[in-house]
Amino acid sequence: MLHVDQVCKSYPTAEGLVAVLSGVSLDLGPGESLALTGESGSGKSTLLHLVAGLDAVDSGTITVAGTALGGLDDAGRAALRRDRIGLVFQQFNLIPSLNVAANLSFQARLAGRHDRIWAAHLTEALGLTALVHRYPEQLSGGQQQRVAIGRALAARPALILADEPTGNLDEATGDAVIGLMLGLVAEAGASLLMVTHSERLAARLDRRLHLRAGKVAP
Ligand SMILES: Nc1ncnc2c1ncn2[C@@H]1O[C@H](COP(=O)(O)OP(=O)(O)OP(=O)(O)O)[C@@H](O)[C@H]1O
Repeated sequence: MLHVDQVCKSYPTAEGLVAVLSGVSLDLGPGESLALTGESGSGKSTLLHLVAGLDAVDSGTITVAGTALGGLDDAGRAALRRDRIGLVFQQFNLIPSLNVAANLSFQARLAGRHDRIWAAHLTEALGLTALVHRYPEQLSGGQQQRVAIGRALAARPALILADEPTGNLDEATGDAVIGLMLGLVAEAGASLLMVTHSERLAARLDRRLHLRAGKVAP
């Protein structure tokens, strides 16, 4: 489902080019979940952005659901992201002017993959039924993140990418949100790549990959 092969990425800084990822490889099968851990600055978010096609590799290849990102232009990467990838970020990133129901189905509608029954199931499973007419500013952080998880899954993507999805939540809320996400990711048959600082949360996923200074730790 996801193949990352020998990916390298550097950024220009005032001190010159700084290597952030140096030959990172990983494989994620259908329905598999992988926790990406590592110290601050080890390159976790950079790798997630590259897999999402939000940035381009310097060298190496990334293949998502059989499509090599390197062969796509910006529009092609945006289309792949819209149709095959669900993103969950620490900051929720809901659209303030849309209510819960519209936020949840927004990406799936854009992709032409809106499924009323699946959206209703996600809404119910995420405990959002009583909140569908509310707007993001009227929700708690945990509620907002549950909407963001529903949005990420609504188009039935092959791959979910989550960057510190519970980073803005207290521990109990975060644990509950992760439990809901893992259950629904499994139900959707999606693969999950999740960046986390939490050993506890990492242990709930199938496998773990630890990055150290831009390389996979042995
Ligand atoms: N656009 C950019 N330009 C320059 N340097 C960048 C850029 N993006 C990331 N970096 C640098 O790359 C390194 C890795 O950043 P990254 O955000 O991937 O780390 P991380 O492991 O996700 O860290 P954290 O756990 O703190 O979020 C850092 O030193 C960061 O400053």
